[in-house]
Amino acid sequence: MAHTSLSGTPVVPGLALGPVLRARTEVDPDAIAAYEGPDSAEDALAAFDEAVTAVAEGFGARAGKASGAAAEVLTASAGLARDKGLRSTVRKNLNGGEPLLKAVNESVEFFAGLFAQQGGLMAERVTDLRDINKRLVAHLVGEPEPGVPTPEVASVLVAEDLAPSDTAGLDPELVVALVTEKGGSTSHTAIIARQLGIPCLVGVSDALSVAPGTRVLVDGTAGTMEIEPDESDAEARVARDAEEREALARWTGPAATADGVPVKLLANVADAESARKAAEAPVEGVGLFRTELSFLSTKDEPTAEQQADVYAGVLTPFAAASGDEGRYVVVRTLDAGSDKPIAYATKDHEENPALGVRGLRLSFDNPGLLDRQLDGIQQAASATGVETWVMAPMVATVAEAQAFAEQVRERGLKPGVMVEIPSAAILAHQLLEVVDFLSIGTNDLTQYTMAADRMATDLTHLTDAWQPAVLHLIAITAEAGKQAGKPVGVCGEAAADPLLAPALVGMGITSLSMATAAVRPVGARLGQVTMDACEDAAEAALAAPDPTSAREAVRKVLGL
Ligand SMILES: C=C(OP(=O)(O)O)C(=O)O
Repeated sequence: MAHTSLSGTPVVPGLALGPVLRARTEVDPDAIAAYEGPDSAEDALAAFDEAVTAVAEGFGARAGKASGAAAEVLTASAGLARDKGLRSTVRKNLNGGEPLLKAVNESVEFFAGLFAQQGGLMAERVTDLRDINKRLVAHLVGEPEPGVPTPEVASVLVAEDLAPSDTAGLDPELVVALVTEKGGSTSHTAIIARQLGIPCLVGVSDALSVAPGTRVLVDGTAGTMEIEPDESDAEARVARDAEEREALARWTGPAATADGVPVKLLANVADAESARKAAEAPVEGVGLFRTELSFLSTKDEPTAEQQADVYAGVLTPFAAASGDEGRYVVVRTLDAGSDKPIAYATKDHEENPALGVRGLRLSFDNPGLLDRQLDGIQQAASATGVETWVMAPMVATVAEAQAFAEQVRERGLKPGVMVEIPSAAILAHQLLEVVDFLSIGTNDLTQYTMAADRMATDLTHLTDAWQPAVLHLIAITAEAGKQAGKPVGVCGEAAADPLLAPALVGMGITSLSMATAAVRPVGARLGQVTMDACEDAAEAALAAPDPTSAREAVRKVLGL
């Protein structure tokens, strides 16, 4: 073995030790070669239908045993397997004389091509489709479905990439860490690992060169996988880490540095259900309500009144807790387009949708869209009495920010904009002359700064918010906030990183908004470090030439 340690992008912190476990990714090729299939197209379609039922029921059964994101992923896969479009393409291919396995493969590839062309979230579904294909083939040829075998001892699952159905429903007692060669920080693997609370690395090239059964130590903070580490040293490190993680889970807030500088910790929510959960966590409000997620499958634009009902569902849990002074909810207007197509808003057939008419830009030739949404937000705010801030996504110029701010102020609400395009970071001080707050969307800011699709599985070294160029843009924005005396938050995935959080606070960031599950580790970490140490961490991160040395430098400064 050439390496003693491999590295990649850390997505879920924590240490775990165990033997490498490999997912069974392929169906036995001999069984496929020996398969003859039914003679008539009619019988072949019946065999296909039977396989679909078996695969979908398999997903459904596992969804029944899982919860949260895992259950959603499995239910979505069951729906995709039963897709009518897929069936009719298979039928067409069979009627055209193709043998069954070829008809299924070609139909799946046809849809995979369509999804890949759409990019973003749709492209992520290509993995799901191919996973479904393998499972269908396994049923047809009478082989077991591919997937993760149940290990006998706690193991580290290593794979090229994992299908959602592989990761959903994993038992965290038996699979103690996830390592993939591909997959970004927003991949299914990362989302499920976060939910299970198990350390996870993505983008570890050569991970598959480590033989199954080899003992490895995964460090989800440093981003390393040590091969055959010293056992007693590794065990002691894992035990210490487990104690620290337990202490983190007991953190109750509100957040402040060790010397008492307050930092607002807020939640990112998608709907009333996630808002209810967030309101029970130690957060001081919502820093990002992604309104577009409520309308992903809505065909016609909802009226302002219908929208008000949806928004009130998210605001209400924070009204119930209104005794907690200073709680507020930041509603983001529709960030439709690109990876989040909304039937009634998004432009079709754009050459390059990530750089196209998305977010606030949709209102340029359809101003009523924004008007009606702002009316709905205003109605929900006044019905619930919750302090409501409103921000626009994809703002590139000061004029855009100014026009937006006027419309929000007319409705008695507090206006802000997201900083996710480098131009907005560079002009942060001018933006703050026209709006009341800024919120940095590090996911898109990284994508646009590094010119790297945030979903691209081969570019994870670039789609990393620790890239020095991204950190510098965050620092420029935070500094503008300090000078203007106005709040500047971070609401992208970077806010959920307990190592980066102190550096962000040291730059002058005043709030961090994240998935509710990430709040305690971040809050606890901030409580362990002084503001001086945060400032030193910021300086060290900004001076580093690349993400790996930036992480190392911050760890050193913070004594971690
Ligand atoms: C928070 C962000 O927005 P999105 O919903 O696109 O992830 C971001 O880009 O960091």
